[in-house]
Amino acid sequence: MIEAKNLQKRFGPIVALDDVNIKVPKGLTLLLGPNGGGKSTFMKLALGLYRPTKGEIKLLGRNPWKDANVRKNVGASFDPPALPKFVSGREWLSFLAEGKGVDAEEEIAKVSEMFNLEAFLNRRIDRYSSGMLKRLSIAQAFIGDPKVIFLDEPLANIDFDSVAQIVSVIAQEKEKGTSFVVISHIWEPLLPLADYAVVLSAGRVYLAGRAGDVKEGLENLFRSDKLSHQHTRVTNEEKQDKEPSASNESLFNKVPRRKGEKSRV
Ligand SMILES: Nc1ncnc2c1ncn2[C@@H]1O[C@H](COP(=O)(O)OP(=O)(O)OP(=O)(O)O)[C@@H](O)[C@H]1O
Repeated sequence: MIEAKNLQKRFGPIVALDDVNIKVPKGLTLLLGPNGGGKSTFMKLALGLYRPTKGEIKLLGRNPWKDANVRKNVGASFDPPALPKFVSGREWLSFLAEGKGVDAEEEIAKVSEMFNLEAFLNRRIDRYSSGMLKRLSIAQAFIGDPKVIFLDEPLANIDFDSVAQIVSVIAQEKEKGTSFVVISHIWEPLLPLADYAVVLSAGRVYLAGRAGDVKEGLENLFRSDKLSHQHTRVTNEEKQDKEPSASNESLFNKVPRRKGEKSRV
C-alpha cells in the first residue's frame, strides 16, 4: 500500500528521515516512535504534502507528490488539528466533500453520527474545545470513504468514552476494507486491530513487522521500566518481520541527525 525506497527528508540541516526502506501492507498499521522520530514527516511524504529529498515513496502504487489523483483516495487527520478558524465545522466538512466530488450533506451526516459532531457542527471552529477540534479533525479524514486513512494522534485530548468510540469506528471501517496508518502515543487500545507496526526513531526504521510478530517487542519497547534496555533495528525489507532483540541502547535517547552526522541507530 505504501512503499518507501531509500527515502530521505531533510529540513535544512535536520535529517528528519534517512534511508527508510519499508513496505506498509493493507490493513491497519501502527506508526510509533519517540518524539521527533519522523512519524509525521513520513505521513506527509506519503500524502504528497512533502517532496522527498532523496529516494521515493509510493502510495497505492503512485507517486503522491506528482499524482494528485491518488489523494482523492486518501483521508487524513493531523496533530495538532489543521483546521481553519473562521468557518463552522459544517462549512469545513462541506468544503472537503466538494473537493472530493462527493455529496456533502450525506457525508456530513455520516461522519457527524460516527463522531458525535451534531452539537457543535454549526459553531465557528475557533470556539471549539480541544476535544471538539480533535473530533472534527478525525471526522474530516472519513469524508468520501477513502481507501486509506492516516490518523495522527487520534486518541490524544479526548475523554475515556471517546477513546472507545473512536477505536470502535476505526474497527468498523477497517472491517469494510478501509486501510489505516495510525500514529499514536496511546497505541495499546489499537493493538488488537493492528496488522502491521513500524517504529521510527531518529529518522530510521527501528522496528517493523506484522503486529502479531512484534507485539511483545512493542510492549517491551514502550513499557517505561524497560526503555533503557531495548534496542532493535531493521533496516531493510528482508529483516522486516524480525523479532526485536535487547541491548543497552535506549530508543528514546535518539534525536534526529543533522546533515553530515553519522547515524547512531
Ligand atoms: N516543517 C519542518 N521544518 C523543520 N523541521 C521539521 C519540520 N517538520 C519536522 N521537522 C523536524 O523533523 C524531525 C521529525 O519530526 P516529526 O514531526 O516527523 O516527528 P514525529 O515522530 O512525528 O514526532 P512527535 O511524536 O513529536 O509528533 C524533528 O526533528 C522535527 O523537528
